[in-house]
Amino acid sequence: MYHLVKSLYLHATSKEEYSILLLGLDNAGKTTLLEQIKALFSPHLHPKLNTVPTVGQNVSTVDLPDIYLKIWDVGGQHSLRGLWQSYYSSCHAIVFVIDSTDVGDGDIEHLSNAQDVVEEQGRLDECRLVLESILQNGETEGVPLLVLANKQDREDCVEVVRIKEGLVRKIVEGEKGGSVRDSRVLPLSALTGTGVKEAVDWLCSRVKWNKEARPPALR
Ligand SMILES: Nc1nc2c(ncn2[C@@H]2O[C@H](COP(=O)(O)OP(=O)(O)OP(=O)(O)O)[C@@H](O)[C@H]2O)c(=O)[nH]1
Ligand SMILES: [Mg+2]
Repeated sequence: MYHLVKSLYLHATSKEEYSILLLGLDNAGKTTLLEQIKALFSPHLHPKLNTVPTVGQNVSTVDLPDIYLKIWDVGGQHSLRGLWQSYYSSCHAIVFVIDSTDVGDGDIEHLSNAQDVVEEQGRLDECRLVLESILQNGETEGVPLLVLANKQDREDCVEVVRIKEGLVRKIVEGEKGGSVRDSRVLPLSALTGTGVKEAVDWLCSRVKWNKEARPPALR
């Protein structure tokens, strides 16, 4: 009886908390995005946009009307990527942030071994390898994936549709069991804030849809 009353009380007074993991190469814009998400839901807060490379992690909990989002922003430098997998089993969604000005034409089919072509392709191949390794890890199986084509405010950016068709679709479709993962590619300018709300809306709906597979914490 005590346990029943306690669980009813907890349900009446608690909110579900979902963990969101921000990943991507260094300089992609993860910390800038976290600052904008925090500012979007705390209007008195000014986003700190003069970021420095993250060594370790930043974490913030955003209080939405119906749920909490606990957002983990981890450093993207090569030497820090080994730490990412320790977050996989407890996250409810993964956001992969891409610098759309540093992926050449955005199509992995155009990757070649010729050095001049490699240089023109920016960090496209690095992006592909890193995203593939995230999706191939068994602990991320079935976890919703949001890919954000960031820095869309810059004139030299690759359009979101090219990143979607040339990079993300090819990786997600090539994934073992990829069809069971919910995924989406959206445009973003973390610097100006354009696209932040749409990204958060998508995440909220997908973590709730996937809650039987990955139940939230109650707080
Ligand atoms: N023009 C433009 N610049 C951006 C945007 N988002 C981030 N930046 C810039 O890109 C640089 C890196 O941004 P961060 O948010 O620190 O990148 P990060 O992904 O957290 O990098 P690590 O912590 O090293 O993994 C900064 O100079 C940002 O101002 C954007 O949407 N547009
Ligand atoms: Mg950072």
